[in-house]
Amino acid sequence: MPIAEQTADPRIPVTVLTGFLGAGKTTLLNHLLTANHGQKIAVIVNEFGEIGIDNQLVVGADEEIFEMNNGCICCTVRGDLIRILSELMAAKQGGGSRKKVNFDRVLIETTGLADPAPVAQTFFVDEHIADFYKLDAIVTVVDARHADQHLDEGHEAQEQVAFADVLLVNKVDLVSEEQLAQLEQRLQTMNPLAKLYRTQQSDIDVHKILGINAFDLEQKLELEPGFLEEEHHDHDDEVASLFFRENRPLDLNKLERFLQVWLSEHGADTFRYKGILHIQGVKQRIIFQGIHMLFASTPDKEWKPNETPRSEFVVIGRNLDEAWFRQQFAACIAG
Ligand SMILES: Nc1nc2c(ncn2[C@@H]2O[C@H](COP(=O)(O)OP(=O)(O)OP(=O)(O)O)[C@@H](O)[C@H]2O)c(=O)[nH]1
Repeated sequence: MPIAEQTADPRIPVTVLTGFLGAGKTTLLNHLLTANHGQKIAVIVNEFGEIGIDNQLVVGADEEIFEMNNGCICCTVRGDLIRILSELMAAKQGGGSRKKVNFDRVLIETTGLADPAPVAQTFFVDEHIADFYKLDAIVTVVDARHADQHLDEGHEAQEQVAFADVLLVNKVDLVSEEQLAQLEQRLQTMNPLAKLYRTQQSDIDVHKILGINAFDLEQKLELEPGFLEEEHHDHDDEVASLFFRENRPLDLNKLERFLQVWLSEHGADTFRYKGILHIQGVKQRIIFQGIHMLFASTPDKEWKPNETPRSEFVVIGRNLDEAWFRQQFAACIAG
């Protein structure tokens, strides 16, 4: 079945695959490339210490594969990523000395140690890139067997969970139902925005991964049902989420001041935030989201007469000072 893009946006969608070392990213990539979706996919792979085919186009079956091997994608390589994306763009447009290459979407497989933030930010910061590509989703593969250990030990694993739009809990064959349920709860507490699926051999319907528009500002905020109602275990994870809900309208000026302080003082610790705002005097819902200091808000459709206007948003971050956030947010209520 073809992948239906959910918007009329003509830009090329990009999916970022991340996940713990050995979690099943390459298995997922192969699955996505061989699934019957009728699309041509350009692949950018970032491997540590492997001999790459730098700056050369390798024509596979239906895919174009670029390899980046001069370091970790998140530190030194953002420039490289921009370069490769620009080259792909030129190739699609038939520019430069390169032969014309056609593709419908891009998949980026990051190393197991990569922080996905700089990768995601590339699509917002670089205008040239943002005009041609749009980030579709960040997909994080989690090794069900080793997840607890990875999460206890490493910042990277926690950040990969924090940034995910989709979490694939893979290798379900290696753990019990009870272990799975516990892990899922831990993941959901860290990131209630992500859609969570269980997989074996990263086997999943491609439509749950590609063309899901998770970064679309118009997309409605979807939280896992029951997230607010459930009791969550405290794992003492540094990465956690805060959920805000308020029926009273917010004062735009106060909110802007709050955001200024938030982003300058806590931007580094807030990985993802996303939600809908009800602003005093504004008929439309305001959708907003951000990554660290990068933040965007857009007016959406008007509140319907049968809807209760309200603000609802989630902040996912490290060592969040809940009392501070709640106090600052409360001060934004109009009146
Ligand atoms: N038992 C089991 N093994 C799996 C499953 N999915 C993948 N594997 C195996 O796990 C190993 C690692 O899978 P990869 O897809 O290479 O993982 P990766 O995330 O790309 O690994 P790195 O690139 O090293 O980070 C391979 O031997 C896979 O066959 C699963 O659901 N169950």
